[in-house]
Amino acid sequence: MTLEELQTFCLIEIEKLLQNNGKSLKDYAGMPLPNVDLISAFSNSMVVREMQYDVSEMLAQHDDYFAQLTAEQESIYHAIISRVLNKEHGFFFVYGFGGTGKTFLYKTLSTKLRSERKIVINVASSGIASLLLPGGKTAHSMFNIPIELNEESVCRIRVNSQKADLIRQADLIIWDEAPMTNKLAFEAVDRTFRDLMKVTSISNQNLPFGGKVIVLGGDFRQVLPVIPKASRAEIVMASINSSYLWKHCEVFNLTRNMRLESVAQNSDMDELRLFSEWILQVGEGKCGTRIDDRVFVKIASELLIPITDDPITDIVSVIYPNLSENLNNSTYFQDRAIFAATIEIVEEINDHIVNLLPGEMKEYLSSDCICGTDANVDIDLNWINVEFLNQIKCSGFPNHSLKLKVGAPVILLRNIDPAGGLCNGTRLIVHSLGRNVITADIVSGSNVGDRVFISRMNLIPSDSGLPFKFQRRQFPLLLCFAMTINKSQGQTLSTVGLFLRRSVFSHGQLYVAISRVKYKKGLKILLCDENRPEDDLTENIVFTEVFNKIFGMFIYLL
Ligand SMILES: Nc1ncnc2c1ncn2[C@@H]1O[C@H](COP(=O)(O)OP(=O)(O)OP(=O)(O)O)[C@@H](O)[C@H]1O
Repeated sequence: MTLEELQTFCLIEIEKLLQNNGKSLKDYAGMPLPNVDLISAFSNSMVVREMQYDVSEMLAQHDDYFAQLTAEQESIYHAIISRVLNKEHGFFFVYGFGGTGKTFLYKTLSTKLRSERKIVINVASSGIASLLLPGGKTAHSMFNIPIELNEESVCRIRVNSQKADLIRQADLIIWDEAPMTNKLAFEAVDRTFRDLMKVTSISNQNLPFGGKVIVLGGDFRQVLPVIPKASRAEIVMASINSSYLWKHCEVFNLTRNMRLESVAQNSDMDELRLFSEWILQVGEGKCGTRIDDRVFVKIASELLIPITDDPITDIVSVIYPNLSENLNNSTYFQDRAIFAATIEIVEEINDHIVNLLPGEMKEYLSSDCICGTDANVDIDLNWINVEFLNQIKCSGFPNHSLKLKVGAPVILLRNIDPAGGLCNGTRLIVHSLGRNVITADIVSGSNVGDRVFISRMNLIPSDSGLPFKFQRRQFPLLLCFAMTINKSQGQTLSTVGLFLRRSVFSHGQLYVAISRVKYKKGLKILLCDENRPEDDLTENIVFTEVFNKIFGMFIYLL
């Protein structure tokens, strides 16, 4: 910010305070007035926030990142930057498996444009992924995307609002983890942007995303949009590459595993390469044995945990060794977790482990009720009593009874304060259990080490599968010694135990579970699904048709 801009910004703030008290700067002789030419830009606090980056710091960071770009990253960088600088529209998709440097590319693009005082909006489909982006937010909160979507949905952004103005002024929009978002969300954003951008030029209403330069990124091997009870075809059809927008998209491919290259000097390069290749083959459904229309993958013996009569104890002792000695060691829980396919199994493991912890267990019971607006639904609400509501369990939603102990790891289920590192998916360690407030320490994401206070919230599940809406007042927390595979997407851990008493049931789940670790030795798998044809086989589900509309579309710039 220049000195003149800073002065105008301060004067506007003083003027607002004075006006609240029936006065104005004009009432005080000798007081300077804000520069009228800058007033419109500075009256929008959202725009001001996006322009507050330190230009010289951005430039220094950019030069450092740019010097490291690989040839493929650099060519994509130039393709995107030239659209922005030439004020042309562009709709891009950066495709690449985990570790190929997508985030690194986003950071290079963001610092370049911010160093020139241009506006970059960084969003991600999940709270966890948004923490990795500079100034990142979730796409749903940034664009006010409705929870319930259909083919005509639009975002709740008024044409003359501050947010609309910010979007109009944005030079680049980056949206990470795009494949996990339903195409209807992108289409709602597209319709909204066309509407907002036609104010600038009527022809913008005919361009995808109203003519903005928008970069989506992600990996179609990962979990696709979650739609309860949807068929394979419905899930594939809900992906962004089944949208009417996709034909306008320019698709770039990143292929070098930079995460692997950055750790390889200190490790066994060949083992890492083979492990990484196996993960990719699992992700693309290119390995395994087909038995009765199902594909089974062989798990190497060194990854397998031998089973006994008590598989939960077996996996807990491997993933959480010396549990009681490590209770006060915050790094112990920070980097390890057990994954399972369903919430029922996850709950069983969590209950088992929390009972092993010393200390007093505290139980928090929720207060549940039917949402007022649903009191007129076409069902007899008399049979839905409180006991019935208390028994409802939904994915990503706290249970009626939440049993916790000090020292237990928990996962946050709502985006409370993304800027402060409190997102849906943030992991915390319970520090104290008050009556109305739980104190906890952040152990994942951007604000590791911060102590935070969590209070009860009114929570409404968006996909309970019930014909009415209900509200639960409860702490937005779940124990997370174990978590569902879907919830693990976006996390990187050093020790992962995959507990497959029930095999995976949807696209990308096995790939997501095995790709959360950086090294092979961090992954252990326990197979005890009674339906597996052989002891070391587990089912892998890959909707290969989702790749059809991507592999043929790569633009090679080199
Ligand atoms: N050109 C590069 N030079 C040096 N290091 C790089 C480069 N590109 C990426 N990296 C490093 O490689 C690692 C992985 O990169 P990054 O996190 O950007 O990958 P990603 O594709 O976003 O992965 P994920 O999808 O798992 O989030 C990071 O540590 C990053 O700093």
